[in-house]
Amino acid sequence: MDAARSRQGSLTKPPGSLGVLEEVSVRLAGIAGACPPPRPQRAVVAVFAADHGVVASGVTPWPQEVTTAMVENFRAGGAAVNVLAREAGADVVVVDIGVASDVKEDEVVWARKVRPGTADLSAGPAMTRAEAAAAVGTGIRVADDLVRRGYDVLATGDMGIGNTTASACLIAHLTGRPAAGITGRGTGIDDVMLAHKTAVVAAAVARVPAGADPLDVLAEVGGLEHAGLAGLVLGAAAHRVPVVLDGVIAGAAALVAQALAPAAVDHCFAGHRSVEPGHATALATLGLRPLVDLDLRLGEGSGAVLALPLVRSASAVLRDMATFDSAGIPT
Ligand SMILES: O=C(O)c1ccc[n+]([C@@H]2O[C@H](COP(=O)([O-])O)[C@@H](O)[C@H]2O)c1
Ligand SMILES: Cc1cc2nc[nH]c2cc1C
Repeated sequence: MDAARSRQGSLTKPPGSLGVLEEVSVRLAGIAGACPPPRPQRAVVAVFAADHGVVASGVTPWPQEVTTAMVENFRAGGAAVNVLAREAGADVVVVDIGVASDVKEDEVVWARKVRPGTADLSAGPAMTRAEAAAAVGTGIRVADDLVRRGYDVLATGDMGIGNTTASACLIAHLTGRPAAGITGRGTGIDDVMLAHKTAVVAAAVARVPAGADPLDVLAEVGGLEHAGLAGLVLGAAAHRVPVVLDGVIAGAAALVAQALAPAAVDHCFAGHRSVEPGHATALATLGLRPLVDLDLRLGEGSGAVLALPLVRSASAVLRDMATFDSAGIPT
C-alpha cells in the first residue's frame, strides 16, 4: 500500500486529484500484496438466494414464492442483475443456500441448500448454530470454487423475500443501535407495516445477549444468505481476492464477517449505498465508503455490479498512467 501511495504521487496529475479512485487503487495493492496489483478483470456476481420464515409475520408485501420465481428469472437472464452484469462484463452465479422450494441445478444455479428457508425469527431462532456455521462454510467454499475458476473479483448479490428484516436485526445487534433507526421499507411498505416490522426487529434483537458469538447472532436473527455471504467474504479474503459488496443485505453479512475476522473487511469495497437506512450505519461500522449512491434498493447485486467499472478504472490508473518522469513533465 505504501508503494501504491508513492506511485500515485508520481503519476501525471495533481496529488490526490483522482480522489476516492486513488484510495481504491491503494487498497487493491494491499489486497493483492503487489504494486501495481493485478487487474480485477474476470468478475462474477454470486447471488445467494434464501427464504425467510418471518415473512409469515407480515413484514413484506410480497409472497415468499417470489424468491423462487426470481431465481428462475436469474437463470433465464432477465433480471436487473443479469442486464447490469452483462454491461459490466461480469458473470452471474446463483447459489440456492436456502430457498423454500426445490430448485433445479445447472451451470448458473448452484444447489447448496442448507435448509429450505429459515424459521420465523419473530417466534424463536431462525436456524440452529450448526446450520449457521454450515451456511458460512458453504459461502467460503463458493468463494474457493469461483477463485479456482479464474475469477479475480467477486461481487455479492442476494435474493430473499423478507431478508431486509433479518438484515435490520443483524445490523441493529452488531452495531448496538436501536431498531427504529435501522429498520426500513425494504421492497416498499406502508407506515403501519413499518411500525410492525420495527417492533419485530426490536423484540428479536432483544433476545440476543450483547456480545453474543457472531454465529449465535446469525442463528437467532439472521438469514441463510447472510451466512453464505459472510462466508464468501471470508473465503475471498483468504485468497486475497477483492469483494465488491452490494446493499443492506451484504452490509449485514459483512458485519458478521467482520465480527468473525476483522481483517476480512480490508478486502471489501462498498459498491453503493442503499436507501435502506441500516445500510449507512453498517457501512460506518465497517469503515467503508460507498462508490455509488443512486437511490437503489433492489438487491440482487445490482449496486455491486454497477461499481465494478470504477474498481477496474482505479486499478488501470495506477498501472497504466504515465509518471512525471516518464512523460518529462516538470514538477
Ligand atoms: O440491497 C438492498 O439494499 C435492498 C433493499 C431493499 C430490498 N432489497 C431486496 O428486496 C427483497 C427483500 O425485501 P423485503 O421487503 O421482502 O424484506 C430481497 O430480495 C432484497 O434483495 C434489497
Ligand atoms: C420483483 C422483485 C425482484 C427483486 N429482486 C430482489 N428483490 C426483489 C423483490 C421483488 C419483489
